[in-house]
Amino acid sequence: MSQVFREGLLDGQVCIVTGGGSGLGRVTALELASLGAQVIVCGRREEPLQETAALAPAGNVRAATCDIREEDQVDAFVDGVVAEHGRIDLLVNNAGGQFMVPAESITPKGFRTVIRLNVEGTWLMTHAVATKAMIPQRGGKILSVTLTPHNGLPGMVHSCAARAAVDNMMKVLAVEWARFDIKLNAIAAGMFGTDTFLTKYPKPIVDGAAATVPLQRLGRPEEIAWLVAHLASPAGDYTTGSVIDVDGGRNNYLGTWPPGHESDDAGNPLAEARRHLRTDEVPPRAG
Ligand SMILES: CCC/C=C/C(=O)SCCNC(=O)CCNC(=O)[C@H](O)C(C)(C)COP(=O)([O-])OP(=O)([O-])OC[C@H]1O[C@@H](n2cnc3c(N)ncnc32)[C@H](O)[C@@H]1OP(=O)([O-])[O-]
Ligand SMILES: NC(=O)C1=CN([C@@H]2O[C@H](COP(=O)(O)OP(=O)(O)OC[C@H]3O[C@@H](n4cnc5c(N)ncnc54)[C@H](OP(=O)(O)O)[C@@H]3O)[C@@H](O)[C@H]2O)C=CC1
Repeated sequence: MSQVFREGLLDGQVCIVTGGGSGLGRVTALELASLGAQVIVCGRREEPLQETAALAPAGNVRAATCDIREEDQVDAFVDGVVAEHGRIDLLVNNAGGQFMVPAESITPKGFRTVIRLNVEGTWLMTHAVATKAMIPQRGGKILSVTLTPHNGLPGMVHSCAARAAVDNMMKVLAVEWARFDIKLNAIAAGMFGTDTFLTKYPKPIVDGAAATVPLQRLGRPEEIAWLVAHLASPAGDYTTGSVIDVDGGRNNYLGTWPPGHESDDAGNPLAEARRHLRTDEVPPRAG
C-alpha cells in the first residue's frame, strides 16, 4: 500500500521501468504496482528483476531481460509488452550509470560506454515505446532519470554530458510529440542512498555526500518513486518538457548555509550591521 497515494490510482496503466531490478528502479516499480499498475521491469540480469517481481504482493510486476543499448533487444522487449498488454502508458528510463574517474583518465572506449548507455539506450527505449505504442494509441508519458547539479560533477564528465543530453532530449520530444499527447520530463536526481551509490564510489565521497546537500541528507528512493507516481497520475497531465530537480537543494548551492567560516559563535549567518540614519544627519532638501 502506498504511504502517499490512494489505492487504485493507476489501475489499468501499463508501465515499464528500466533498471527495475535494483535501487531507484525497484522502489519505483513497486510503488507503481501498489497503485494498481501492471509493471514490466527490465535490465541485463534476470535474478534481481525476478526479486523485484517477487516483492509485489499483487503479482503485477513482470520481469524481462533487455539490454537497452541493443536495438534488437529493445525492439523485441517493447514488441513483447505491446503483444501482451496492448498498450504502454508510462516508460521510466531509469537504467543508467557511470564510473567516477578524473577526465584525463577516461579513454575513448570509456567515454563511449557511458554515452551509449545513458544517451543511446535512453533514446532507443524512448523511440521504440513511442513508435510502437504511444504514437499509435495517441498518448503516454515518458520520464527519464538524470542528475544534478546541472553545472556538472567533477569526476563524471562523461555522465554529466550524457545526462544534459537526455534533459534536452526530453524537452525537444515534449514539443515534437505534444501532437500525439505524449508528455516527457526528466527527473534530475541528486544523491540517493541506494546500494550502488553506497558501495560503488570511493568511501570518503560517500561519507561526505550528505554534507554537500542543503537539506543535509541523502535522498530516499521513495522520494523519486512518489514523484513518478504523481506524474503518472492525472496530476501530471499538464507537466511536459520539464527537468524536475529532486536533490535537497543541491543544484542551487553546493553546501549548507551558513558555512562554518561565515557564521557567528551561535551558528547564525554573519550580516552587516544596519546603518541607522539619525534625523539630524538627514541632508537638507535640494533647492
Ligand atoms: C555522486 C554520484 C551521483 C550519481 C550516482 C549514481 O548514478 S549511482 C548509480 C550508478 N549505477 C551504475 O553506474 C550502474 C550501471 N553502471 C555500469 O553498468 C558500469 O558502471 C558502466 C557504465 C561502466 C557500464 O558497464 P559495462 O559492463 O558496459 O562496461 P565495462 O565495465 O566493460 O567497461 C567498459 C569500459 O568503460 C571504461 N571503464 C569502466 N569502468 C572504469 C573505471 N572504473 N575507470 C576507468 N574506466 C572504466 C573502460 O574503458 C572499460 O573498457 P575496458 O578498459 O575494460 O576495456
Ligand atoms: N543513486 C543516486 O544517487 C543517483 C542515481 N542516478 C541515476 O538513477 C538511476 C538509478 O540509480 P541507482 O538505483 O542508484 O543505481 P543502480 O545501479 O541500482 O541501478 C541501475 C540499474 O540499471 C540497470 N542497467 C544498467 N545498465 C543497463 C543496460 N545496459 N540495460 C538495461 N539495464 C541496465 C541495472 O541492472 P543490470 O545491471 O542488471 O542491467 C540496474 O538495475 C541510474 O540511471 C543512476 O545513474 C542519478 C543521480 C543520483
